[in-house]
Amino acid sequence: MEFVLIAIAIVLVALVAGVGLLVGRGRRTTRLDDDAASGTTLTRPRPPAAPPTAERPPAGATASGLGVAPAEPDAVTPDAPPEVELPPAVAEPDLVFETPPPSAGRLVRLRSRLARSQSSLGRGLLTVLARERLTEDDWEEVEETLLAADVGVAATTQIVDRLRTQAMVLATASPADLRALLVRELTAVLGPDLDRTLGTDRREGRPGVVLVVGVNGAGKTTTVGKIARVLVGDGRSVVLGAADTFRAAAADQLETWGERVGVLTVRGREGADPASVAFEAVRTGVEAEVDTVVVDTAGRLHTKSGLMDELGKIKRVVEKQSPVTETLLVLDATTGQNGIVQARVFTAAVEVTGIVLTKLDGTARGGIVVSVQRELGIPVKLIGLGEGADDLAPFEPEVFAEGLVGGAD
Ligand SMILES: Nc1nc2c(ncn2[C@@H]2O[C@H](COP(=O)(O)OP(=O)(O)OP(=O)(O)O)[C@@H](O)[C@H]2O)c(=O)[nH]1
Repeated sequence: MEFVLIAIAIVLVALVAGVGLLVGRGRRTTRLDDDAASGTTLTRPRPPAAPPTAERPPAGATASGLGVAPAEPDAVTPDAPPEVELPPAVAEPDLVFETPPPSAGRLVRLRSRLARSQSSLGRGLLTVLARERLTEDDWEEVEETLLAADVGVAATTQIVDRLRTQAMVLATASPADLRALLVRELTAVLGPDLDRTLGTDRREGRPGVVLVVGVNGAGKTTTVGKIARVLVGDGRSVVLGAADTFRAAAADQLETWGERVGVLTVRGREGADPASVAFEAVRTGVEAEVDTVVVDTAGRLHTKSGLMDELGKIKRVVEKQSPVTETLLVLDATTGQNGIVQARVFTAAVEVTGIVLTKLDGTARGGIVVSVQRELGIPVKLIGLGEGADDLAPFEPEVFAEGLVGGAD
């Protein structure tokens, strides 16, 4: 009889412990969801990037988008009874992440997209330079062609002066030689020695943080998505931060980019403090030990001081967690000199370390790369050459010059 009573007591204790554990999980999930209603949410964690021992952000983070409950990193502790079996995870048969191609060599693949610049700049110059004897009118035409392509006055003068000293060579050059010479001169004004390395590596045991700034409409959110693909394609682990909280659609857009390659996105509610979203994104990245956190910021700001305050605050709070290793300014190449004026507002607000020029496929003014770099004194690191997911390429001066001159493909 005693044995029976002891056996019943053991079974009861085991049952209470098991039920308690399951209810605990349920409570945690409920609390997360409640908190998420007023705070920050994490969307679609990539299985390998899910934080193994992460603490939840106090704002209340949750995972959504996969239709499954979020991972509960703190549900299993070393003290938990090992014999209690939790329900098995449900497999997601349709869940297939894309594997983007590595970024190396992308510009070679995409340089034909510079066709509009090529026909007005490259072909224009080759036609004039191929003339037997170059007159003053011809040199003026060379100058006008370069200026019309937004190369800028200083670089135009440099190119024309150098070409003039090679007039004898030009007179006898074959079309192939002429082309090579022009590529060389254009490459020289594109800053071939500038350091264009993207600061995305972990530093001091923490993720690299890339802040992406720029006016709305320049292609900023799209670029953040494309950068995530570049990084994933190059074998990096990534977390995205949707700190452009002015427009809910921007966060949705970013989430979609993240979902496609299995990258986790941290977002806030519309109108939430962008700095707090950036903070949560970086904290998530630190806990998950990812390589890089990429943060999209808002560019729809009315005053320069507002912009300075906001970007300054984002940088300050982010750096409580991890150093900002790269600040990229996204500029729309089709806006020409206006883009440079806008850029100055951002460079005054935050220390920009690299430029991303988007929409170079849509302009005949590919020379804008030269003037942007010269006028801002910041290297162009990435260029956008289309709306496709992998149409963002690391900038390589010589390959770009070849694209402008044409005839290499
Ligand atoms: N042709 C072309 N279109 C691009 C390129 N980059 C971005 N776009 C397009 O530009 C448009 C604006 O891009 P977004 O990323 O929404 O711009 P944004 O700066 O984030 O603006 P908000 O979303 O309002 O913050 C989209 O239709 C993009 O597809 C590019 O390199 N080439």
